[in-house]
Amino acid sequence: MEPADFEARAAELLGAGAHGYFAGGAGDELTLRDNVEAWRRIALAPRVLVDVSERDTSVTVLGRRRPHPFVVAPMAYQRSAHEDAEIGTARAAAATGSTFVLSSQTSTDPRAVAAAGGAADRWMQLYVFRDRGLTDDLVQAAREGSFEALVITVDFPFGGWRDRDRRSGYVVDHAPYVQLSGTPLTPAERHAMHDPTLTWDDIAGFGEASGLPIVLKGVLGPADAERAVQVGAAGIVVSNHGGRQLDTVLSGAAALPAVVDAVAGRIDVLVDGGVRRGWDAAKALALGADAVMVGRPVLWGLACEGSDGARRVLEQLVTEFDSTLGLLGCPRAEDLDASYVVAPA
Ligand SMILES: Cc1cc2nc3c(=O)[nH]c(=O)nc-3n(C[C@H](O)[C@H](O)[C@H](O)COP(=O)(O)O)c2cc1C
Ligand SMILES: CCCCC(=O)C(=O)O
Repeated sequence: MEPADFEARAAELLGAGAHGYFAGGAGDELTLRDNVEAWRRIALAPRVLVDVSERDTSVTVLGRRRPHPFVVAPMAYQRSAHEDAEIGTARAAAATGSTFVLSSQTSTDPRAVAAAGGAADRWMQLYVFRDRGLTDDLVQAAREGSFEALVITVDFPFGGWRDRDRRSGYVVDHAPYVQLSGTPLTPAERHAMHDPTLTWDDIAGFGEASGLPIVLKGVLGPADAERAVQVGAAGIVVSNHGGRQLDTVLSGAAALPAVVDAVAGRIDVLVDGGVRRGWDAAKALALGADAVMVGRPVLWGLACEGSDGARRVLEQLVTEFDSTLGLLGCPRAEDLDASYVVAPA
């Protein structure tokens, strides 16, 4: 099976509830679809007669050189996709030099993920729960497990209006690491764990408590990007949460240029949502992103072939990205700029 076939095959392999949870978005799923389409609408503008015999796909994010710009997005409940779960995905990331982000809603103890991942790059995604004991434990696990950064997700005061989950009532079919009651959680219970009182005033405290750089995930506008700089974040992820929170919000691709302008190089900018091909990542970097997160494609690989499938998805993205640099006449990823893309009129 080719990685391109994983999405359709995962739909057959997974139960309807789990598949709807993984694949679905908020409302009419307009933003979910637009996330993919927005990258496709941006045209690449190549240069010719450039020596592209050697290419350099590496980028610098949070002060560290990384072999390519792909970061595995935090995704909850990976055991519902495959028994390899988060350890499988973390190993796939390590094998491909991708930074791995562990969801707060992990199915696997973060300390076990850290032990399995060895020296590979990993970040901890933090949800601030009403239960601060759970939240503090995740921060502690991040410190103990050599996680390099805390990715605080800021677009989830509570869960979005997700028709697929409302219809299926999907109850996660394993015990996630954080849970309130020891019993499986319905969508409404899961969504209500989050602390909707979280504000900008709370962010710096997490940096102090953890001693880790903070990345704010879920920023879509320049004013919030400026505030992220002011509260001391080391980076932001321009993201609409894979179209899962508020339907009809703008795509990461559309939001990126204004955010990059506002940030003006002071902190790192990542983007996610709908990145499906290596050339999508090249477009993101051309528009000023330092790296991209990839979500569902990795899950489909995991669902079909466990850790190997997730690794094959990442390998293909990296290969496509490398080939894009060559065919675009821009052999160094860090030289990508707006002259290599034409945005839709
Ligand atoms: C099944 C699923 C679970 C997710 N869980 C989390 C999560 O726990 N924390 C988080 O910050 N984002 C979560 N996200 C959002 C992703 O990190 C990411 O923003 C999004 O999936 C990127 O879009 P893509 O799937 O189109 O690549 C989840 C996304 C999916 C599809
Ligand atoms: C309450 C589950 C949080 C996981 C998540 O972020 C998502 O499903 O989008």
